Amino acid sequence: MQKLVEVLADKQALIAKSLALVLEKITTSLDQQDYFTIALSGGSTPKPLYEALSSQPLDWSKIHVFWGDERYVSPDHPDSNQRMARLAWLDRIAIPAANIHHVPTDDPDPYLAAQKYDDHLRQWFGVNSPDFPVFDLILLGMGDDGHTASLFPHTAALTVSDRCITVGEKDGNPRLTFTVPLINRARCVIFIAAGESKRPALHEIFSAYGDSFSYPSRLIHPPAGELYWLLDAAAGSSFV
Ligand SMILES: O=C1O[C@H](COP(=O)(O)O)[C@@H](O)[C@H](O)[C@H]1O
Repeated sequence: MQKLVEVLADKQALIAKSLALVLEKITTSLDQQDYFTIALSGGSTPKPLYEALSSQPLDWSKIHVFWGDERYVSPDHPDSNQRMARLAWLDRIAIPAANIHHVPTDDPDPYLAAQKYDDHLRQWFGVNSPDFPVFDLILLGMGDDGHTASLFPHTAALTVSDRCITVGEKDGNPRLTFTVPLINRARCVIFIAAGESKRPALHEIFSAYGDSFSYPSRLIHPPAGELYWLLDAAAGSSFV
């Protein structure tokens, strides 16, 4: 694993760096293969990145978009991660509908929905269990509590090792999330985190002896892939 931590002066510089890195990964991959697979993070941090991506002159027909986690709400709910990405980016570009792989949230049973998305990933990538699909790029955020995707501290989702998708839980509400082994299979994982409120969790995540069950972002270390931590100074000035 190649791990790289970079601290940018402010949020604007963080987004500019994230955009440059995502574009580099897309263009380098598309020189060698016919399509590029990217899994998106939700929350507030990546929104300006998605807005910036919407004006890039890319061949969107070659890019397939997935989500690393989703709140268990309808696609038009203000909390929906796919809604945010759609409004900021995907609705503004000429991307074929078939290239957008929404997380299903319409089944009353989130476990059935998790199985549906799991089946979709396995079918689309042509990968059977016990192997896992390999994403070209997974974008991740990190919550103030150290969670990433919807892998929250001290939840059963952290230990799921035989599935691509499982049900996470936040304040008693279900969410669908990529599992740790699926994320760790990626060719490249980029964490993007900003703001002073992330500092205490980052301290635990970067410490040599932290507790991964309390700070789930520690579990992400793709053995054969690249791992980037892009931080703004407010979040990360003391870590490099
Ligand atoms: O709930 C979530 O939170 C994290 C972090 O979000 P942020 O608002 O602090 O940027 C995000 O990465 C995850 O995808 C999302 O569902």
